[in-house]
Amino acid sequence: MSPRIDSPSTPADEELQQILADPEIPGFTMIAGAGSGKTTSLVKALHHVISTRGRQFLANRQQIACITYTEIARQEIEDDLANSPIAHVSTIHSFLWTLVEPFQGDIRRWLDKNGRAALAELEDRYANAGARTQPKTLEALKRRIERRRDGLARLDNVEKFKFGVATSYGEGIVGYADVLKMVPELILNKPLFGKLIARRYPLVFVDESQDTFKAVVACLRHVAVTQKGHFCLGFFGDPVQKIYSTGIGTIVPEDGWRRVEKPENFRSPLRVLAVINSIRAEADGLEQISGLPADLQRDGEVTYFVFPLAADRNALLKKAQTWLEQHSEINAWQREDETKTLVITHRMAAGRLGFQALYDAFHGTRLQEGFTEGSAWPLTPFLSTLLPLVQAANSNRAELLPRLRKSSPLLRPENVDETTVRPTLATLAAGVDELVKTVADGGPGSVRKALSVAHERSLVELDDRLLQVLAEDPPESEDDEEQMLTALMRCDVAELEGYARYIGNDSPYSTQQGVKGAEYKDVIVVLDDDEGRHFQFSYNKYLGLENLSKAEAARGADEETSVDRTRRLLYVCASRATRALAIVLYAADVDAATKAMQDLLPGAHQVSTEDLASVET
Ligand SMILES: Nc1ncnc2c1ncn2[C@@H]1O[C@H](COP(=O)(O)OP(=O)(O)OP(=O)(O)O)[C@@H](O)[C@H]1O
Repeated sequence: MSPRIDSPSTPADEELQQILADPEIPGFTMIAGAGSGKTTSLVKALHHVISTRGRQFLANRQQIACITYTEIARQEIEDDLANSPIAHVSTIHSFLWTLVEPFQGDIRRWLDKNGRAALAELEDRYANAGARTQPKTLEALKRRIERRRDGLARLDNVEKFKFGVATSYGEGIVGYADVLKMVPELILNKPLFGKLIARRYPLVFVDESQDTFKAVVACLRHVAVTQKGHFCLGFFGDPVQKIYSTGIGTIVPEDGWRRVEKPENFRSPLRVLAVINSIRAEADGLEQISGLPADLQRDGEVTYFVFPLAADRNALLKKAQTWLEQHSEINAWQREDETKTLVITHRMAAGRLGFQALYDAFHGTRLQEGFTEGSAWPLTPFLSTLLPLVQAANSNRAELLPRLRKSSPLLRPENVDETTVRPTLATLAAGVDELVKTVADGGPGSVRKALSVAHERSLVELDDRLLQVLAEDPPESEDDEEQMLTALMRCDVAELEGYARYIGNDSPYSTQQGVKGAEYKDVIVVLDDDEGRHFQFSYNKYLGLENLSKAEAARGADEETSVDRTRRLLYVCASRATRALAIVLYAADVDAATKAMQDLLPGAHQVSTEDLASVET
């Protein structure tokens, strides 16, 4: 069994079992602080239903749906439940797609209507472009109009629509953004959808509910209200851990819903708990108590550093890490794989892991999201084939052949026979050696060189769009995808290695936004607005070291500001540590910042820049 399922039941778990056994209760919320065991309760409740009513679900061809925020969280819950066929665990987009996929006619009609509206808007912009509009902008607009027209014309030929990252009408791919718009609209407007959802998934649990899209929450609530007696909807979340602006935050229960409370914290050692309670005080004042029995409670360690802005940030961060390693009284900070450094932006991680130019190439383009998720198509050949080939060539040549079998067109069964296989393998081996050399040499433009070698030596089959940029530099363009491809080709291939480690979660860095739900033994949170350049968050404003902008100062008490968002971000980060927490702040006025940190972090130990003078890194 999994540690989550085995963890002791709390009164909340028992209450949840009663709720799930009562068909008259259409919904519930379990809203509680960090580390209170919400996900644990969710998994225990799923396990309970599977063990007590699993057969009935199977016989009725029903499942319990559980919606998670990330793919990692999805996988963990699946593992906890030993991949039970009764639980349908998925991320939100993929769940929405499962609901709509059987309704191919509805998908086609929705795409057609939506596509025509988008086309009309583009045509309108083109027709009304002023005399000062740059010719390049007009060109790009024209290309977009042509692509839209072409996609709409090909819509009728699509046999079956599929789900993908970005919508491509002609290829029948419905992207994330469209799924998110289409499915809630269909659920709200077509009563049959609600009925079918309740019939197929009589229980739906949503984890990290605070960051769930408002439209999704609205359509699920609609099902709960209209299908009363046949459906139960449960939200597990914490409004003070809301990170994304698209998230709903607080979920107000409908009439007849139950609120399940969880006052304990099972994750944070006592000193960390005091700090997270203090950070939370100004949000909603909720104070947690440790849920662990006295003999399992630990004090933990909280340390903070305030560094001057003008100093060498990386050098000081390194010194702080060394200081922690040398001075911990509880033997924390000794191992890289137990330490996580949380930075505010991918840009910061890119700077520290050496993929700044790659980051810049994708930043601000429509592939930015795919870049941060590791799914951007131009990088796929590197991540899935070329870098693993280089790694195999360098450390385990036995892996080369199985890899080449998957990627090289020369090794497809129809292209290989007994007489050609030897020379083909020799050609491929020489190609791999050339690729290894190109990657080892690196340098500006080596991304293009590595791709050319891979293509010419038939190590991999490349997408037409990449072949086109290899053949000729795209003309100067305002199209962000074309600009990105040009910039990408100029990058050093070494950048891709740092990037691959980062997105593979194989580096000591993560972004502060990306660690929801996770926990690590030792956590360093870096507070550095200057390097972050993130307009949504500001640690200086949060700590009172900088004034709010005029617009923010004028907001009403119930409207959120960067101070609220930053408080929540810091709360999420600080509450990830299970043993030791360190906070590193870079500030213009070190004295004022130190005072603010003292007030915010009760019982924490301050280490000054002078204390670090003797530390050698
Ligand atoms: N009933 C329990 N008894 C002992 N430990 C528990 C219990 N419930 C949860 N835990 C432990 O507490 C930690 C936090 O649990 P979990 O991740 O479920 O909390 P959460 O409320 O979902 O967290 P967060 O909102 O901060 O991401 C985990 O290490 C988990 O194993």
